[in-house]
Amino acid sequence: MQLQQCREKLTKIFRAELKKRKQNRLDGVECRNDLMDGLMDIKDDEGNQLCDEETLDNIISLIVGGYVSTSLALTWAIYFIAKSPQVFQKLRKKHYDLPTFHNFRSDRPPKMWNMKRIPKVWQILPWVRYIHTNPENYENPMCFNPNRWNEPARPGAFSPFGGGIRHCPGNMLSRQQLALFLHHLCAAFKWELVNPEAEIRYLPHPKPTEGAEIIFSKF
Ligand code: HEM
Repeated sequence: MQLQQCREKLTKIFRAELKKRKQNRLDGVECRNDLMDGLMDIKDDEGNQLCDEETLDNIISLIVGGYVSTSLALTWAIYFIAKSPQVFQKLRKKHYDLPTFHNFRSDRPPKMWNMKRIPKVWQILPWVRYIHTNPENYENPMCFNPNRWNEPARPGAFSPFGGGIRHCPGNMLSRQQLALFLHHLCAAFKWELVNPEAEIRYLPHPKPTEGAEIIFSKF
């Protein structure tokens, strides 16, 4: 119910903006060239364009897909860095070239799981956590060890953004956001967990059960 209300609230905001943009176009006001303008302009091979509902749905799915995922990834990164002083010191000392969109664009897409023929009637649920926590893929998989990424993961053993044609379209954006945020956070702040032993609640997304209350202080 709350979700439905949030959706309606968001749709109302973007519907008003869409109406304004359409009027701006009629009045010859310059486009902003952002996501909404892009969706308003997009055409398929036959020249068909998105209707208003499709434009709004696309914007809302990007907001929904991009909000909890990146914020939770950040929560866990901050949580585990707080518990690993040596990782924190390494992040502060090491000089990194800050990622740019261009750096990430040049990354190769991940190689997906091996192709297998699946009977038509089967329903498939890929269990990505199993792949990521399988000791056959990673030594001591439950240990927070960023050094393991000094070597690329085995093909098919790392799929946080899914794969194939439904591969997460926000993956480059979120990786850039995470890297920039963590870089600036480590450079300027130190932090301490209020409840370092919080249990994990896995569904619908893995979260610390008690939240992750943290005290930040400036260097
Ligand atoms: C750490 C951050 C993120 C993670 C771990 C993540 C993970 C995923 C995964 C596993 C999928 C399903 C892929 C599949 O079905 O194979 C997905 C889909 C999707 N993600 Fe992300 N995502 C993240 C950030 C974002 C961001 C920032 C956006 C948008 C700005 C976004 C938008 C979407 C959308 C729209 C889909 C559906 C794609 C489709 O069905 O074609 N995600 N994401």
